[in-house]
Amino acid sequence: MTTALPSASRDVIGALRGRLVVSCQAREGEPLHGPVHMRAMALSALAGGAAGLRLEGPDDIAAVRAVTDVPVIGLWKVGGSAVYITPTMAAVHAVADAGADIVAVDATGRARPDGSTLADVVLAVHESYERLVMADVATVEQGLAAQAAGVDLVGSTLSGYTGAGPVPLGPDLDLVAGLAAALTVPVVAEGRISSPSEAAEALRRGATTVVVGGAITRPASITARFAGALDAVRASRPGAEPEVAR
Ligand SMILES: CC(=O)N[C@H](C=O)[C@@H](O)[C@H](O)[C@H](O)COP(=O)(O)O
Repeated sequence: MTTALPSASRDVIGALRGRLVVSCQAREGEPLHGPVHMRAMALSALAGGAAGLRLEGPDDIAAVRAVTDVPVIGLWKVGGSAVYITPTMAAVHAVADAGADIVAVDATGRARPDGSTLADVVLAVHESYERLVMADVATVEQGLAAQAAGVDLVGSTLSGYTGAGPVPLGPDLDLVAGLAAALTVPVVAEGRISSPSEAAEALRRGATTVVVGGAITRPASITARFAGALDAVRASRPGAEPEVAR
């Protein structure tokens, strides 16, 4: 069942321009997993001034769609492939049917498990739903290819997650600036933005909107940062006990 207002009737990108989107996601096995918790998290983010939400999975999207009309970027992490962000046409339809205004998909150019292309995604989302497509990329070249395929927004979401090396600590603001310089479609800064000053810098470097996830909505990781800071002080004290695994 489609519960969203059709995007065609309102200016979704205009509503996000220069403003914050909060990504509310909790994996299976995490204490906050599930639509009841994610709806509460989303409402908390809106109470704090978020202009939009990024939500994972049809259940969470539908639960939040039922309580707010703010723009929702939806995705579905499904399947066992390296391409896991809304990787099939079935997932695209499920996300749109659940009420997302913007359907986010992997747009790294890697093969989608069902053989569909980014152009197929764009056609389905535009023609069948009159909604928008966000391309999650890792490079400027991927952003240019996604723009050529007809997407409506391009995000830096997958920078640092497609290579063999470790995931960098900070956000890829150089990619944000590179995308903003190269593309005509709006650029979304997303991925490892962990402070208000980094979010503001992303905007200064050309992002149209900024998505922040874990730094706001993952209490376990936030707690670990604080606990780790105290651990470091304790470990530096003379006569400190060796750290035990927790
Ligand atoms: C790479 C990938 O799968 N990113 C996902 C995309 O939806 C989410 O796991 C991230 O939380 C989201 O992009 C926001 O980023 P951060 O939580 O770093 O602010």
